[in-house]
Amino acid sequence: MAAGRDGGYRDNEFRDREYIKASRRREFYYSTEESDYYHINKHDRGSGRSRNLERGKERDARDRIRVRQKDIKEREVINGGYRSSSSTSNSGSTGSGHRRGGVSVRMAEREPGELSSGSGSDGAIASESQVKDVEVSKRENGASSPTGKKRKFSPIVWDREEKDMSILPENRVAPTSALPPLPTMPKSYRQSPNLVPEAEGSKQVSPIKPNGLRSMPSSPVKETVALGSMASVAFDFSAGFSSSPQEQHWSNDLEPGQLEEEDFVPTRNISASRWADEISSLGNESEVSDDEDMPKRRKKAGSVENRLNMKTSSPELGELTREGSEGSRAKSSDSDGGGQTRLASGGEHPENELDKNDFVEMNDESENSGASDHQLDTDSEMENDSRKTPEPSIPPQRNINMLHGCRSVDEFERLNKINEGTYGVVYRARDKKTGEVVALKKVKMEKEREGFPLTSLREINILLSLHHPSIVDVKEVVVGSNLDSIFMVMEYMEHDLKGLMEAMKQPFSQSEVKCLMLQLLEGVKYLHDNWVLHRDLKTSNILFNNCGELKICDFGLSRQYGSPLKPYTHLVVTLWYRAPELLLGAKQYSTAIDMWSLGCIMAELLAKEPLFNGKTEFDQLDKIFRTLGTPNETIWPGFLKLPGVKVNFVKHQYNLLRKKFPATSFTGSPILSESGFDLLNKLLTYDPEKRITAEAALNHEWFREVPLPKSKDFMPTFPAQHAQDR
Ligand SMILES: Nc1ncnc2c1ncn2[C@@H]1O[C@H](COP(=O)(O)OP(=O)(O)OP(=O)(O)O)[C@@H](O)[C@H]1O
Repeated sequence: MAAGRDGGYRDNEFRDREYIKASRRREFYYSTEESDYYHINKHDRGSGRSRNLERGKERDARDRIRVRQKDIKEREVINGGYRSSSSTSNSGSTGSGHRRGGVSVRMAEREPGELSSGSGSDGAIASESQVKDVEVSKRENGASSPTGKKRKFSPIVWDREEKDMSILPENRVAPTSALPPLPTMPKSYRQSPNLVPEAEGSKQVSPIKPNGLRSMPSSPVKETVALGSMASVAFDFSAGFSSSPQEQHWSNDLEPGQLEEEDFVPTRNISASRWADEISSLGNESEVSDDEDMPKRRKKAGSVENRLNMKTSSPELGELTREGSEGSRAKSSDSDGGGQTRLASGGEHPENELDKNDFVEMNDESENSGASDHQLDTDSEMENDSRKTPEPSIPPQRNINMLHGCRSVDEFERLNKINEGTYGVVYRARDKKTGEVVALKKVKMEKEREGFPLTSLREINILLSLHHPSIVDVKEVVVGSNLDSIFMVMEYMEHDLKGLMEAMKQPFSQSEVKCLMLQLLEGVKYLHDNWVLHRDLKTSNILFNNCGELKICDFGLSRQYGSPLKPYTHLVVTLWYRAPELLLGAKQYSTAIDMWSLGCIMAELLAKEPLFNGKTEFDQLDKIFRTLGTPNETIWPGFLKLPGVKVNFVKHQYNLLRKKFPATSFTGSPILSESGFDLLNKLLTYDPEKRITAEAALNHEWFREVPLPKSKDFMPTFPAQHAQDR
């Protein structure tokens, strides 16, 4: 992914790019010290499974879901819809949120491509800023920011003890009081039946995400049922593939009350997709096996093939079918014309995938590649233990229901290997049908004896649920020639920030960093608003394309939170970006861990080098303390109780961060204004309770002072690392 500013980029290197052909392209150049120049384009881019709950409990749960659904509807009315953050982001990209009112902008302080200068005339600047002023003041007043009405505090991930307590009947707490407000439902879930044909019509047009808008019927009863079903999909996705009883925690450990809390997943198209239906049924198959049948289930879980071959016996799906709701419709439409857009010829017949093609080679290649387990990929010891359990190998079966709904990877032409991470190999490929260039992430299956990797299931599940301009889009899931191979089809991005910075000679300018940070914060705010912790934010997981767009990827460690799940490992987040509470072994953590990572990323973008590059956890803490001062009970109440504090750290008295990021510099240190430093300090606040939230960070003064954030359209472009890419 590496690319460089120093590569002597020439305009014609990019001429053949499709987006450069866009009719409304604008270009301008500016020189760097090294006489390199950046090519800056203006692009126009449209751009139950619950464990066999007794019937009484089930009814109980549904009643609660109904109550909550009502609650959600009320909130929707108040908040005006789910997609607000996207729209905020979109507008942010063109400058919303960057108030100029009261700021006297001197031309000398502007950087090329600053949002303010994008219009090209002062008059235009003035009018643009007026619009922005209105938008910003609306946002600040909470008028136009539905998400602004959401929780103010990050709920913490509950600890083991709390979880145990929570499942005792006497400790069961009404979720509405125990938890912060839930996110609003996507509008797509609120469509009335008469909208369905339209949505299905649109499905025909778009082969991708064909079912994305067809999920929810509108009558309260159906909606409730569907919600329950949708929720179960989200759970079952993991549980259905879990390799051990312990791993099926979302299923087997759930009480109805918990179900009510956890099931609220703003799933976009999983619920309606065939893939999802079958996954859902997998979960319910597990449910049918239930506790007394653990050995059998473990055996079933022994291979992906067996898991994928389970029959549909989902109570939820059954309900959907009886009621004639979307679940059944989704299925039937897949089997008739509607599904054809997604099911390419031959793609639905796994047998056909045995044909020799590029991807056979690809599979072999990637399957031989080892994974460096630099991170714990599960959340509890239980999961780890279960992975050690030897599983009987079961011969593959070719008749796999679930995969009928997925296209074959044969329908993509392999272009080149982009990168290889811990959990997957990423390829650049072209959709033979549409010609679209995509990224294919092949799920590593080295733990296949225990079944489909949980991390990948989480990633697919979460990514399919999310939709935001700053989150990488997973278009669909396709299967390889070997039925163990599963690929995520993602939008292709030319770079990741790590590779990009390694190749750049100069760090990003302040206005470029502001542009990147705004997009990043929008994405993280969206995640947190939707109860997702990323847990592995780092520069290599932040993608960047030549349209100036930034997107967060790699959700393998991400988690939905806010409910009493099981104890979460503190061994998440790559060391350099890991929050001090995690390094010190905190058992409870929250969205603040992602915010710390963002602080490290902001500093790295400014300095073009990692802020704290520790080699071990101790070294990492030492580096943090040396720079920010050693924390104490006064600045971080509860600090002394953290397990890791038993270690004697040298007491550093002072915060030396400002020395690394001075207001003015003659030594080449990255400069940072007073307010920029304030934001950085707030992101790198020790006490997670006091650490700034994504929402507050988005409204920080730094983004409104000069130099203003550069518009995406004026962000520099970089040649891709791979020759084939050009
Ligand atoms: N959609 C995409 N477009 C282009 N490149 C991508 C895309 N997704 C991922 N990559 C590249 O592949 C690399 C690995 O991807 P990813 O982080 O998702 O895999 P992983 O196995 O989960 O990695 P990790 O070891 O960081 O956990 C990324 O750092 C990035 O360079």
